[in-house]
Formats: sequence, C-alpha cells, structure tokens
Amino acid sequence: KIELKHGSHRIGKRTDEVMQKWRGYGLGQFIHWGLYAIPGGEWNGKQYNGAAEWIRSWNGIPKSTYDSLIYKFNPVNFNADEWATTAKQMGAKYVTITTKHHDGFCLWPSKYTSYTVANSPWKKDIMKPLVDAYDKAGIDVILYFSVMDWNHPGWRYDIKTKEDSVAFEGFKQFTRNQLIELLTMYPTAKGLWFDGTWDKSWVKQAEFADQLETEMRKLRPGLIIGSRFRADEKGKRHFDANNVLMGDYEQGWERKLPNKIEDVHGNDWDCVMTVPENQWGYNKAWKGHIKTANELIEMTAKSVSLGGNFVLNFGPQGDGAIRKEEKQLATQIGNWMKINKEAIYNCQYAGLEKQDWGYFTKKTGGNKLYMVVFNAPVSGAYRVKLPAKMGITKAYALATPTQSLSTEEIHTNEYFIHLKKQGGDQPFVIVLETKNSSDNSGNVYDKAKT
Ligand SMILES: C[C@@H]1N[C@@H](c2nc3ccccc3[nH]2)[C@H](O)[C@@H]1O
Repeated sequence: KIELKHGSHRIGKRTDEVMQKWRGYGLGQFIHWGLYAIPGGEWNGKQYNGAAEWIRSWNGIPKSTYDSLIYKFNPVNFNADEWATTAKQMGAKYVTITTKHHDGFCLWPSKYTSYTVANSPWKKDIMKPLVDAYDKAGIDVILYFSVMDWNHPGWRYDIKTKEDSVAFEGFKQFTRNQLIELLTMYPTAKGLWFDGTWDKSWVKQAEFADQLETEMRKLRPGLIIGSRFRADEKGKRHFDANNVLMGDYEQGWERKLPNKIEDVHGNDWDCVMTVPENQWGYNKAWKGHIKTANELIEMTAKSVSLGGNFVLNFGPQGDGAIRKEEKQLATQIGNWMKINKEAIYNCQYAGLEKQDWGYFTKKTGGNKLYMVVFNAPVSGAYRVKLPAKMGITKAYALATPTQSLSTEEIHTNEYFIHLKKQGGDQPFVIVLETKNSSDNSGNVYDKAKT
C-alpha cells in the first residue's frame, strides 16, 4: 500500500441517501450547449471533421473569430421548460448540463470573467431557468464544468516556466472562484461533472484539487463528484496509486460501456453517450451511424444490469431549439420507459449469469428480478440460473401481469421460463418474483413441472 495524502478518501460505495438516489436514476440526459452550437460543425461552408464542440481547435478558424461568436449568442427559441419536458417524457431522472465547456464561454453570468451570457445579445442567465425548469419537472441537476478553459489567459497545458506557474496560480483561483460561485448560485444542484482535467498542468495540482474538492463538499454536503476531477500526488487519475476509485463514482465510461461486472470493480458509474459516433455539441450534418431508440434502450438496460446509469446526450441548436431527431428519440425511449420503467428505476446488478436473451436487473431492496429481453429465443424458452435456495414464486410479462408464465426447472436451480413469441420489434420485460426457500413462508414450486 502506497502512502497517499491526496488519493481516494473512501473505500467502497457511498451509502448516504443522496448517493442511493443517484444509484437508482437508471437513465439521464446530458446537455451540451454553448457558442459551438452556432456554427454547428461547419465554417464558411466547410465541414469540421471533429466533434462540433471542439471546432475552436480547428486550424480552419482563427481563435479570435471563434471567440467573437459571443456577439452572435441570441437563442430566440430557447425554452427551458421545453428541454425539461423532453427529458421528462424520455424518462430521465437526472440531467447534466454544460455550464462552461472547453471554450470557456459561461452559460451563467459569472463575476470572474467577461466571457459569459451577460455580455452576449441574450444578456440573461441561461443556467437559472434551466435549473428551475428541471427542478420543477422533478429531474435532478448535475452541473458539467470543464477545468480546461481555452479563453482564460492563465490556462496552460503544462507548467514549464516561472511565467507558466504564476499564470496558472491565477487560473487555479479563478477555477475555485467559479466553482464556489456555481454552488452558491444554483444550490439545488446535486453534483458536479468535471471534464478537461487530463492535461499535465492540472494533474500536477493534486493538493490544490484535493483541498478544493473538500471545500466544495463542505459547502454542499452530499455533493456528488466523479472520478474525473482530480489526480493523486502520483499523477494517477480515476483510480489512485493504490487502485482505489477517486470521487463518488467512476466517470471513465465516455462513449463506451462495460461488458461484464468485473469491468466496474464494484463501483458506482455512469456511461455518457452520443447519438452519432462522436458529436456532443450540435452538428448540422450528423454523419455515420446514428443510434436508434432500440440501441439506446439496450444500452440503458445493459448499464443498469451492470450497476450503472446511462446518460444520453442532447446537443440543442444555436437558436435554443432541440433538433427533431433528438425529440423523436426522446419520445420513442419514453414510450418504452412508460411500460418498462420498473425494470430500470431503483434497480441494480442481479448477480446472475448473463443469458443470450438479454439483461437481468434486480429491484434494490426487493425480491423482484427483471429479464429485459432483446433477443427472444426461437424456442420461446428463456434460460434462468438462480442461486441455490432461491425459487421463483411467479413469472409474468411486465405488460401483462395477470398472465402467469409457466416455469420449468430443467436442472437444479436452472429454469426455462416459457413465453410464446411476442409480436412487434420492441424489447420487453419478464418479471420473476422470487423467494428464498430458507424462509419457509409461501410455497416455492422448485420442482414445478409444466
Ligand atoms: C463529455 C465529453 N468530454 C469532452 C472530451 N474532450 C476530449 C478530448 C480528448 C478525448 C476525449 C474527450 N472528451 C467532449 O467534448 C464532451 O464534453
């Protein structure tokens, strides 16, 4: 074990209520919105091949020209309630919103820089109406904050000279000021989602970042901060030099999902996902594979089956409207969630052997197992292996709870649940109510034969 002052300060999952609620969210919405939504991945008729929110880094645009986009920020179709309603309809339980992305433009009227909405034609705070609208919709708000800030003169990728270190000290105070300002202005925010923390300059700030995290947690008890915020004094990120998770949940699953439970090391985690291959900010020309609702529903079920949350990204247009393709996905996913949300909300890893038909989830603190089916077996027989002593007292399709399904024990603790081929192309859920035969209440038909 390596002696660390600024490594992880907790072993194992947080057990407080705020984190237990976070653990049960299942499905979230990410919002990437800022000046980059105005060009939308295109400049002077030329397409930028990278992620639209990175267009400032393209050598096809002078930096100062990009920075002057602040004078074009006037989102006449921005409607915070519409965004929150879209998320509500989709079934999202939390939202992560970019307060400031790498370009440094602030969606709130920060006192510590002039590069904010206050100095745009729009003039007004964007964050306040958004936080209020999502709060009203019963959707918890997490504030995304990029430490890397291309607009601030004190930002450095690394600290090589005396000048670098003087400049970066100013940048560190600026960063602290903005974070305290955000937590003070939006006190209902449940957490911070940090980004842009991979460069050497920040990785070298183990003590400062550790103290800042402690200060923020003191200011906002229960605040949720992921593993991406800070490095330990050995320069280790996400997991400290003793391989212990930093922060409250693993934040490394960006545009990728774990495949098996061993990949998540017993930690809380969330997966943040784009609809196209790699576009977070609005991009006019969505190229390549655009994920379908069924693909995104499967990623949600897979995330919950492995003990995490799935956070789907929306990149609103420069005028503040949400594009129709994203609205359509929110509606399709929402229609599925309306019927099947019981298998997603407040569910966790079931601890069962994965089967080909889909994913198991388990209700937290209950005796219900859910089989979220994506690949219906041609036989209509769904294999289920249970731990010894656990029996099935009832099985039914979630959509038709009064029609019990026949359960056949084919080997010790191994069953076939029989369900004739369902029509339609929608994933569906089978519920298994279970009982431990150690407690002899209620009959457990562990020898049931059809
Ligand atoms: C959540 C995502 N994180 C940002 C990002 N920047 C990166 C630079 C290099 C590799 C991965 C990156 N992800 C993306 O712009 C988006 O905000």
